[in-house]
Amino acid sequence: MLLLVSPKDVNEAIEAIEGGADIIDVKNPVEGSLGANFPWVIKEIREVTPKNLLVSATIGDIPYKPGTASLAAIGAALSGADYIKVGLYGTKSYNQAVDLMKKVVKAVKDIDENKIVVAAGYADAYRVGAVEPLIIPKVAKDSGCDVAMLDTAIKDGKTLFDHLSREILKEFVEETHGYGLKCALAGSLKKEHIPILKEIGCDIVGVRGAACTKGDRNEGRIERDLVKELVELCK
Ligand SMILES: O=C[C@H](O)COP(=O)(O)O
Repeated sequence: MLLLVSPKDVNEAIEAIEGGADIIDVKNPVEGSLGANFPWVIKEIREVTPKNLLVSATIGDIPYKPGTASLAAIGAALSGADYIKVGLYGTKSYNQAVDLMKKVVKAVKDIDENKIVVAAGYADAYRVGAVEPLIIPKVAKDSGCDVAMLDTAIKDGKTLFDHLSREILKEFVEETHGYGLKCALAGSLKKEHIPILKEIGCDIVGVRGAACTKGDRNEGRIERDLVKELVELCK
Protein backbone atom coordinates (compact mmCIF):
# COMPACT_ATOMS: atom_id res chain seq x y z
CA MET A 1 0.00 0.00 0.00
CA LEU A 2 1.35 3.44 -0.94
CA LEU A 3 1.51 6.33 1.49
CA LEU A 4 0.35 9.74 0.27
CA VAL A 5 1.35 12.63 2.53
CA SER A 6 -0.07 16.15 2.13
CA PRO A 7 2.44 18.98 2.73
CA LYS A 8 1.43 22.63 2.51
CA ASP A 9 4.86 24.03 1.63
CA VAL A 10 8.27 23.02 0.36
CA ASN A 11 9.83 22.44 3.79
CA GLU A 12 7.05 20.06 4.76
CA ALA A 13 7.42 18.35 1.37
CA ILE A 14 11.12 17.73 2.11
CA GLU A 15 10.14 16.13 5.45
CA ALA A 16 7.63 13.88 3.64
CA ILE A 17 10.26 12.92 1.02
CA GLU A 18 12.95 12.23 3.63
CA GLY A 19 10.43 10.19 5.61
CA GLY A 20 9.89 7.96 2.57
CA ALA A 21 6.37 8.96 1.43
CA ASP A 22 5.38 7.49 -1.94
CA ILE A 23 3.20 10.37 -3.12
CA ILE A 24 3.72 14.03 -2.23
CA ASP A 25 0.26 15.61 -2.24
CA VAL A 26 0.34 19.41 -2.31
CA LYS A 27 -2.49 20.91 -0.30
CA ASN A 28 -3.55 24.17 1.32
CA PRO A 29 -5.40 23.18 4.51
CA VAL A 30 -6.61 26.73 5.23
CA GLU A 31 -8.78 26.50 2.08
CA GLY A 32 -10.55 23.35 3.27
CA SER A 33 -10.25 19.61 3.47
CA LEU A 34 -9.05 19.39 -0.15
CA GLY A 35 -7.91 23.03 -0.33
CA ALA A 36 -5.85 24.00 -3.38
CA ASN A 37 -2.39 25.45 -3.09
CA PHE A 38 -0.80 28.01 -5.43
CA PRO A 39 0.79 27.03 -8.77
CA TRP A 40 4.20 28.29 -7.65
CA VAL A 41 4.08 26.09 -4.53
CA ILE A 42 3.22 23.01 -6.65
CA LYS A 43 6.09 23.90 -9.01
CA GLU A 44 8.57 24.40 -6.17
CA ILE A 45 7.58 21.08 -4.59
CA ARG A 46 7.87 19.28 -7.96
CA GLU A 47 11.38 20.70 -8.29
CA VAL A 48 12.58 19.31 -4.95
CA THR A 49 10.81 15.96 -5.35
CA PRO A 50 12.88 13.13 -6.88
CA LYS A 51 11.69 12.17 -10.37
CA ASN A 52 10.69 8.67 -9.24
CA LEU A 53 8.16 10.05 -6.73
CA LEU A 54 4.75 11.23 -7.81
CA VAL A 55 3.51 14.70 -6.98
CA SER A 56 -0.21 15.11 -6.45
CA ALA A 57 -2.12 18.38 -6.23
CA THR A 58 -5.67 18.94 -5.16
CA ILE A 59 -7.65 21.60 -7.00
CA GLY A 60 -9.97 22.25 -4.06
CA ASP A 61 -13.36 21.47 -2.59
CA ILE A 62 -14.89 22.22 -5.95
CA PRO A 63 -18.35 23.70 -6.67
CA TYR A 64 -20.39 22.28 -9.55
CA LYS A 65 -18.59 24.39 -12.13
CA PRO A 66 -17.02 22.13 -14.77
CA GLY A 67 -15.33 25.05 -16.59
CA THR A 68 -13.68 26.36 -13.44
CA ALA A 69 -12.64 22.85 -12.43
CA SER A 70 -11.12 22.03 -15.86
CA LEU A 71 -9.14 25.23 -15.87
CA ALA A 72 -7.88 24.65 -12.31
CA ALA A 73 -6.94 21.08 -13.27
CA ILE A 74 -4.84 22.35 -16.18
CA GLY A 75 -3.15 24.75 -13.77
CA ALA A 76 -2.21 21.88 -11.47
CA ALA A 77 -1.01 19.70 -14.36
CA LEU A 78 1.11 22.45 -15.93
CA SER A 79 2.59 23.29 -12.53
CA GLY A 80 4.00 19.76 -12.43
CA ALA A 81 1.41 17.59 -10.67
CA ASP A 82 1.27 13.96 -11.83
CA TYR A 83 -1.94 13.34 -9.86
CA ILE A 84 -4.79 15.84 -10.08
CA LYS A 85 -7.28 15.46 -7.25
CA VAL A 86 -10.77 16.92 -7.41
CA GLY A 87 -12.94 17.27 -4.31
CA LEU A 88 -16.55 16.71 -5.40
CA TYR A 89 -17.97 19.12 -2.83
CA GLY A 90 -20.58 21.12 -4.73
CA THR A 91 -21.84 18.29 -6.95
CA LYS A 92 -25.14 16.99 -5.66
CA SER A 93 -25.75 14.01 -7.93
CA TYR A 94 -24.14 11.25 -9.98
CA ASN A 95 -24.89 13.14 -13.21
CA GLN A 96 -23.28 16.36 -12.01
CA ALA A 97 -20.24 14.51 -10.69
CA VAL A 98 -19.72 12.58 -13.94
CA ASP A 99 -20.19 15.74 -15.99
CA LEU A 100 -17.59 17.66 -13.97
CA MET A 101 -15.07 14.81 -13.85
CA LYS A 102 -15.38 14.14 -17.61
CA LYS A 103 -14.43 17.75 -18.33
CA VAL A 104 -11.48 17.58 -15.93
CA VAL A 105 -10.29 14.31 -17.49
CA LYS A 106 -10.51 15.82 -20.99
CA ALA A 107 -8.60 18.95 -19.91
CA VAL A 108 -5.83 17.00 -18.17
CA LYS A 109 -5.41 14.13 -20.65
CA ASP A 110 -5.27 16.61 -23.56
CA ILE A 111 -2.08 17.92 -21.96
CA ASP A 112 -0.62 14.53 -21.06
CA GLU A 113 -2.49 11.25 -21.14
CA ASN A 114 -0.20 9.82 -18.44
CA LYS A 115 -1.43 12.26 -15.80
CA ILE A 116 -3.61 10.59 -13.19
CA VAL A 117 -7.02 12.02 -12.37
CA VAL A 118 -8.55 11.34 -8.97
CA ALA A 119 -12.27 11.73 -8.22
CA ALA A 120 -12.49 12.43 -4.50
CA GLY A 121 -15.74 12.17 -2.57
CA TYR A 122 -16.40 12.74 1.12
CA ALA A 123 -17.30 10.02 3.61
CA ASP A 124 -19.27 12.65 5.56
CA ALA A 125 -20.97 14.08 2.46
CA TYR A 126 -24.26 14.04 4.39
CA ARG A 127 -22.87 16.82 6.61
CA VAL A 128 -22.12 19.18 3.69
CA GLY A 129 -24.67 18.16 1.06
CA ALA A 130 -22.12 16.69 -1.36
CA VAL A 131 -22.66 13.71 -3.67
CA GLU A 132 -23.13 10.36 -1.94
CA PRO A 133 -19.69 8.77 -1.31
CA LEU A 134 -20.56 5.23 -2.32
CA ILE A 135 -21.25 6.38 -5.87
CA ILE A 136 -17.68 7.64 -6.35
CA PRO A 137 -16.26 4.43 -7.89
CA LYS A 138 -18.93 4.52 -10.61
CA VAL A 139 -18.40 8.27 -11.11
CA ALA A 140 -14.66 7.64 -11.51
CA LYS A 141 -15.21 4.81 -14.00
CA ASP A 142 -17.88 6.55 -16.07
CA SER A 143 -15.87 9.77 -16.36
CA GLY A 144 -12.53 8.17 -17.29
CA CYS A 145 -10.70 8.85 -13.99
CA ASP A 146 -7.87 6.64 -12.75
CA VAL A 147 -8.48 6.69 -9.00
CA ALA A 148 -11.56 6.74 -6.75
CA MET A 149 -10.88 8.40 -3.42
CA LEU A 150 -12.66 9.21 -0.18
CA ASP A 151 -11.66 11.79 2.42
CA THR A 152 -13.66 13.63 5.08
CA ALA A 153 -15.06 17.12 4.43
CA ILE A 154 -15.12 18.33 8.02
CA LYS A 155 -11.92 17.88 10.00
CA ASP A 156 -13.34 17.79 13.51
CA GLY A 157 -11.54 14.72 14.80
CA LYS A 158 -14.02 12.24 13.31
CA THR A 159 -12.26 9.75 11.06
CA LEU A 160 -13.22 7.99 7.83
CA PHE A 161 -14.26 4.98 9.95
CA ASP A 162 -16.66 7.10 12.03
CA HIS A 163 -18.71 7.68 8.89
CA LEU A 164 -18.32 4.43 6.95
CA SER A 165 -17.86 0.94 8.33
CA ARG A 166 -14.97 -1.31 7.45
CA GLU A 167 -17.39 -3.59 5.53
CA ILE A 168 -18.73 -0.70 3.43
CA LEU A 169 -15.19 0.53 2.75
CA LYS A 170 -14.20 -2.97 1.66
CA GLU A 171 -17.06 -2.94 -0.84
CA PHE A 172 -15.91 0.50 -2.02
CA VAL A 173 -12.41 -0.87 -2.64
CA GLU A 174 -13.69 -3.99 -4.38
CA GLU A 175 -16.06 -2.08 -6.65
CA THR A 176 -13.24 0.30 -7.59
CA HIS A 177 -10.91 -2.60 -8.38
CA GLY A 178 -13.68 -4.27 -10.37
CA TYR A 179 -13.60 -1.26 -12.70
CA GLY A 180 -9.83 -1.59 -13.07
CA LEU A 181 -9.15 1.57 -11.05
CA LYS A 182 -7.04 2.29 -7.96
CA CYS A 183 -8.52 3.21 -4.61
CA ALA A 184 -7.30 5.91 -2.19
CA LEU A 185 -8.69 6.42 1.32
CA ALA A 186 -8.13 9.28 3.78
CA GLY A 187 -9.91 11.15 6.54
CA SER A 188 -8.07 11.91 9.82
CA LEU A 189 -6.58 8.42 9.68
CA LYS A 190 -4.29 7.27 12.48
CA LYS A 191 -1.56 4.65 12.70
CA GLU A 192 -4.00 2.06 14.03
CA HIS A 193 -6.17 2.32 10.90
CA ILE A 194 -3.37 1.33 8.52
CA PRO A 195 -3.50 -2.46 9.09
CA ILE A 196 -7.28 -2.37 8.44
CA LEU A 197 -6.81 -0.41 5.23
CA LYS A 198 -4.18 -2.93 4.10
CA GLU A 199 -6.50 -5.78 4.92
CA ILE A 200 -9.38 -4.39 2.84
CA GLY A 201 -7.08 -3.95 -0.16
CA CYS A 202 -6.74 -0.15 -0.28
CA ASP A 203 -4.02 0.95 -2.75
CA ILE A 204 -3.18 4.38 -1.35
CA VAL A 205 -3.64 5.77 2.16
CA GLY A 206 -3.69 9.57 2.45
CA VAL A 207 -2.65 11.44 5.59
CA ARG A 208 -1.78 14.85 6.85
CA GLY A 209 -2.70 15.05 10.55
CA ALA A 210 -1.04 11.73 11.44
CA ALA A 211 2.23 12.94 9.91
CA CYS A 212 2.15 16.30 11.74
CA THR A 213 3.45 17.39 15.16
CA LYS A 214 0.99 16.29 17.87
CA GLY A 215 -1.32 14.94 15.17
CA ASP A 216 -2.46 18.49 14.43
CA ARG A 217 -3.01 19.06 10.71
CA ASN A 218 -3.43 22.85 11.19
CA GLU A 219 -0.98 23.94 13.88
CA GLY A 220 1.50 21.07 13.52
CA ARG A 221 4.04 20.51 10.74
CA ILE A 222 4.95 17.33 8.88
CA GLU A 223 7.84 15.52 10.55
CA ARG A 224 10.01 12.94 8.80
CA ASP A 225 10.08 10.53 11.77
CA LEU A 226 6.29 10.39 11.87
CA VAL A 227 6.24 9.77 8.13
CA LYS A 228 8.82 6.97 8.52
CA GLU A 229 6.62 5.18 11.08
CA LEU A 230 3.63 5.38 8.75
CA VAL A 231 5.71 4.14 5.79
CA GLU A 232 6.78 1.09 7.81
CA LEU A 233 3.17 0.27 8.65
CA CYS A 234 2.15 0.53 4.99
CA LYS A 235 4.78 -2.04 3.85
O1 LIG B 1 -5.29 13.47 1.21
C1 LIG B 1 -5.25 13.25 2.41
C2 LIG B 1 -5.50 14.31 3.39
O2 LIG B 1 -4.45 15.21 3.41
C3 LIG B 1 -5.87 13.80 4.71
O3 LIG B 1 -5.65 14.74 5.74
P1 LIG B 1 -5.91 14.27 7.25
O4 LIG B 1 -5.12 13.02 7.46
O5 LIG B 1 -5.42 15.41 8.10
O6 LIG B 1 -7.37 14.06 7.35
